[in-house]
Amino acid sequence: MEIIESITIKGGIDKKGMPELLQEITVTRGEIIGIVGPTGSGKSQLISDIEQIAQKDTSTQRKILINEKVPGEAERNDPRKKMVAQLSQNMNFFADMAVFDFLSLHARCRNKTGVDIDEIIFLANQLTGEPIHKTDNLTILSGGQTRALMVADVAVISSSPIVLIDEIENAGIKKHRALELLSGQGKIILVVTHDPVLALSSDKRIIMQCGGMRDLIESTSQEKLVAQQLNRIDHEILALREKVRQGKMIEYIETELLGSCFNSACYL
Ligand SMILES: Nc1ncnc2c1ncn2[C@@H]1O[C@H](COP(=O)(O)OP(=O)(O)OP(=O)(O)O)[C@@H](O)[C@H]1O
Repeated sequence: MEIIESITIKGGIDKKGMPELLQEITVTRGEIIGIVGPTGSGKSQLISDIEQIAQKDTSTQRKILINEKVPGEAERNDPRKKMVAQLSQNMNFFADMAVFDFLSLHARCRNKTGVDIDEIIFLANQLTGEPIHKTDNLTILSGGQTRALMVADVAVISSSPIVLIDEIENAGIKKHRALELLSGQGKIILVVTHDPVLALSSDKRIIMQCGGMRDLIESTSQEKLVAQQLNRIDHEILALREKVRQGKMIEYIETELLGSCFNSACYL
């Protein structure tokens, strides 16, 4: 398969039939692009246009180019050439098999020889507070474990160069680390989010309004700093959530951490 260096979204029309204010955006390998905007502003529709590699054949009339060219029929429709992987917090595994067996089977299906399955489970365990064991059955995994395993699976086994993520904020995983893991594999990542940790961690964010792409904002270094601080708070909440789930009592909270975050945020 040709290496995908970039995807280009050519703007179409918004919900009122007016041309989109942002008429073109190109995303390159390793870049993380956030998609933000109020409810109903067209975030999921944009993801859907990319997933379908729309060619002015959806309600938005957008056109998606791959490596600056119109992709052929095979690229759009052949499941073996699947260019786009999608992750959302509602996805679940339905196969009744052990984690190790599933990952081995998926690697074989994707013709990935020499993949270290234990390494994938290790990566997934970096994203979730509850350890995943290779003998665990997929159907007994919690929501957080499921999403963590999907991210590691997409990062290492799936050869799809474009990853679309639709609202994983409540997935119960280390979201920031998940993005790092995916972008580190040279994938193009577009993430729909209402969550400032994810929005400010992205390189740029598309602002949606009334079904159209309104603007493209590049994250500033100050915003990246805020994202790091929010990320630390996020990890703290994840750890607390885990303790509560395990029936433990909470004796203290890292107030110093939270205090320093809020204080330095005041300077901005
Ligand atoms: N440019 C457009 N032209 C026509 N219909 C559109 C356009 N953009 C979005 N829509 C439609 O508007 C509705 C809301 O869009 P969408 O679900 O993408 O919003 P959203 O921002 O993801 O909302 P939420 O945050 O609630 O998930 C959908 O039915 C979608 O198909």
